[in-house]
Amino acid sequence: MTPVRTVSPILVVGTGLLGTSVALGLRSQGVDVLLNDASPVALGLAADYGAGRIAPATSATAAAALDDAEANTPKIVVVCVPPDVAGQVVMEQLTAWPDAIVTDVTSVKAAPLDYVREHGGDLRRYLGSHPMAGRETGGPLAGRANLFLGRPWVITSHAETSVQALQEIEGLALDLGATVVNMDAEAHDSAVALISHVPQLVSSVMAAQLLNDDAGASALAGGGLRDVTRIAASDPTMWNQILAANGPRVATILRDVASDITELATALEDMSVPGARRIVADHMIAGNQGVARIPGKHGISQTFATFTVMIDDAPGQLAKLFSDIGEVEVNVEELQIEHAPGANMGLAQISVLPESLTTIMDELRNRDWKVAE
Ligand SMILES: NC(=O)c1ccc[n+]([C@@H]2O[C@H](COP(=O)([O-])OP(=O)(O)OC[C@H]3O[C@@H](n4cnc5c(N)ncnc54)[C@H](O)[C@@H]3O)[C@@H](O)[C@H]2O)c1
Ligand SMILES: O=C(O)C(=O)C[C@]1(C(=O)O)C=C[C@@H](O)C=C1
Repeated sequence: MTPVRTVSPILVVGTGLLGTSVALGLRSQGVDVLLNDASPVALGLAADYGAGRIAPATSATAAAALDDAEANTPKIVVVCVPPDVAGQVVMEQLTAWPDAIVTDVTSVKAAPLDYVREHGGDLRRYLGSHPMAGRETGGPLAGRANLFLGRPWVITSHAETSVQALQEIEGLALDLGATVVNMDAEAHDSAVALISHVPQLVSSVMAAQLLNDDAGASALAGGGLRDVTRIAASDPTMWNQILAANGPRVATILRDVASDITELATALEDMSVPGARRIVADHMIAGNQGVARIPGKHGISQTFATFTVMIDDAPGQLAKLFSDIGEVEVNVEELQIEHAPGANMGLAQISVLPESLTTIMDELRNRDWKVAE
């Protein structure tokens, strides 16, 4: 087992989706986790589901009065509360635990940092961060120990960041299986406007169009609509707080989206107008190029070749497929499995390095697998 970097105990404040996920992930590594939440129900549920133990003390002074003071004095505090109270809760925790490193996982990073700076918090001990992983549902029951596995975890260093704070928060992110990305708070907020905040609104606006569906078209929904609208189920109150802290950046990109959509609608109104087809095609080509920028396992410089294997819906088929792939000594980079409704078979979409594509497809065909590019 890999040695654990995070030193026990740590304290999670806010035991909703993010806090419970952090706590469960660290518990699974054997870290002692203390829990705290303004809601006794969220706190009790997180503890009941194995996320840690309810903190017996909420300050170093109170912990010092306990028999086992050291076991109840956190080395790191992870603040996982809604954005509108994040700065304030970070300040409270910095004051309550004068020897602890404090981080928060809020989806925006400039606002909490500004708050702590304005209120005279100890910036050597506060270092904001943001795991780029989440779900459309909140609360402790949505928490998952493996939520952060393989996902970027942004750490927003600033001028006063101490080496110790940086190392400890990097260690925590790595213990949760995330990959660490360092950037400053402003650069982070610009990045998430593009890759998280605008996509959320575009998804919401598209899903809202379904309210005009009087003919029951929604019942026919396939993968396309589902992919575009999954995050439309997100919590409007939480998102209102996120967007409020990043409004102007989000607005700029949203206007670009609106302008592209208006151009498309104009072209589509009469496709016989010379140039109209090209406008539609150019937007789609730009989309192809944009989607190719979303990193796979090895980042944007590495693209994979993908092929599909048909597998019988029977026990052991997937194991046999992987054993055959293993014998050919080709590494599987990504895998997706789709079950074909109404048919007794599944489709395994397998990504490999482009130079291995022909070999693996030929070898699998030789072993009687039905393979398509
Ligand atoms: N949901 C996501 O996908 C996601 C992903 C990455 C980061 N984040 C960030 O993580 C944070 C938490 O989000 P979540 O989805 O876990 O929310 P959540 O609603 O599931 O949980 C928030 C918890 O904070 C508690 N809380 C509220 N005010 C508090 C206070 N003053 N003191 C102590 N506890 C308090 C609530 O009772 C609740 O249990 C947010 O800042 C969000 O921006 C969310
Ligand atoms: O629901 C998901 O899948 C998410 O990962 C949500 C998502 C994102 O946009 O990537 C949403 C907001 C958070 O700040 C981080 C993650």
